[in-house]
Amino acid sequence: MVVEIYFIVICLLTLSLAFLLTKFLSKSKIKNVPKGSMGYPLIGETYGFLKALRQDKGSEWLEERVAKYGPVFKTSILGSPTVFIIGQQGNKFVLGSSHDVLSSKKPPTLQRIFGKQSLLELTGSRFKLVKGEMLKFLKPECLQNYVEKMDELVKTVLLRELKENKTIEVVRLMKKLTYDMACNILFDIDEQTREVLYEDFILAFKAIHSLPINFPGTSLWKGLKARERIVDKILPIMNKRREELSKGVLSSTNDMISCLLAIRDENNQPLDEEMIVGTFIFIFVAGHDTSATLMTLMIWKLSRDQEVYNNVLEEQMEIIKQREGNEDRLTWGEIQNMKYTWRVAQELMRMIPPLFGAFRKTIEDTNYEGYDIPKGWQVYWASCGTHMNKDIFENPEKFDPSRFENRTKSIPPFSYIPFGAGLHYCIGNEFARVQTLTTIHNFVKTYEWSQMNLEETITRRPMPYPSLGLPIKIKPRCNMS
Ligand code: HEM
Repeated sequence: MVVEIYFIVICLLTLSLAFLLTKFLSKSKIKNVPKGSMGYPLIGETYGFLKALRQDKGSEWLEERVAKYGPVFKTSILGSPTVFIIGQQGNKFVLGSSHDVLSSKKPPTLQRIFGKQSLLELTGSRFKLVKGEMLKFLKPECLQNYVEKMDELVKTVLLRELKENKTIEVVRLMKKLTYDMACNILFDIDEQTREVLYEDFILAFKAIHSLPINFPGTSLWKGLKARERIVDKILPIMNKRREELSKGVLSSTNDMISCLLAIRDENNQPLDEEMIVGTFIFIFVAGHDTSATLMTLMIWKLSRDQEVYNNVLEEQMEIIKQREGNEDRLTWGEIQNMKYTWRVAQELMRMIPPLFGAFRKTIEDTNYEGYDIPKGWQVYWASCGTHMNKDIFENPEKFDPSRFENRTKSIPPFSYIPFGAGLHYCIGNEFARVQTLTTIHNFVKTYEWSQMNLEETITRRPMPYPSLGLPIKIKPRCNMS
């Protein structure tokens, strides 16, 4: 008898639950979630996606799914349901949406390394205030003043390499160069502190792309320890600059730390110390691997494409020839004249964008083109969806820098997006251009070189680098004194 009563109660409970669920779903606005496969439990399609990126076949991975499900499809990546939105209109929606619709979503390791507060965590007017002030520091009018310093730095490093080595690993060299440029030009950090912090920054960079496991000995654990040491070193520098700013000995345009320290909100309050430290580390990370990737890819391309190499060499030598007097000093005007060299960089970023794409997260249930995307889901934009689209870039597989030369048919908005677009558009794009052109100018001027492994392919982990670090043999250019 008791068993029968239990059975009836369970049946009634199950029925009422089913009734409530049906009622809830029929009321829910989530009716038309995009098609797609969620892959295996927990891991979803993460492994396949990362494997494709490693083999530099990310765009094929996407194309396969677009062909099957259309340009808006669902999957599961890094443990979260994700909608990929591909194409120009999709880019416009993802990159152009406000923080009320889509928020920035970065891997948890990134947040641990930046700290609880950074530009990454800001929204609304505060985000605009901080980003706007940092942008002032990176606008072309300001960058003009750094060309000489940057040129000196690159020259010194390249000549030292030439003195000490017959072979160099380009990836290592470019990573160190972009680090030195950030320390020297963006943050005005002295050489001694810069060298002490280098190993710690390497550990912090590594932790960002590691598994989110904080256990003694793991990459994240080492990265967090390195972060503590970076903060210990940076706090006294911040205190000194704060004092100098208040005395008027230093101005907010001296460097990015001073710029962040000088910001005042609508109540005339400065930013929290944690926010300044977090943003400082964020800028280092955002501007490090991205620029180093582009500079490496330039050398990789020049090593294996004689025609492109000859054209770049000709442009750079012409710039040197046009210089008045014996001055061996790069100028802002000369940087503006490196038009072909920059088109090569633009074309490389079209075919191999340093950032494959990025995540956002829905704040509310959202609708795009008739598809429902539930609250809390990840949304991913990918540049190859438009960069390799034949309707936007004719013959997209062909390396053709002339696409960026006086285009009669201009590139539609949200189609060429190596630096992103919209709210989170890269603030370092001009800085990256000056860095890249200064480096390539000095590289071709200083060295003759040959690639040691012609078979070396590009692998994305997650940045696209030559798989062996691009070792090259170098010797001084014949006409160097
Ligand atoms: C070739 C070099 C670079 C490439 C390809 C690149 C690419 C990008 C992309 C695609 C985004 C947008 C990410 C998103 O939408 O989620 C971005 C954002 C950003 N970049 Fe760059 N970047 C480069 C260099 C730099 C440099 C040198 C700096 C610093 C000086 C920098 C600082 C930033 C910052 C702070 C953001 C975040 C802006 C925001 O969230 O509003 N980048 N970058």
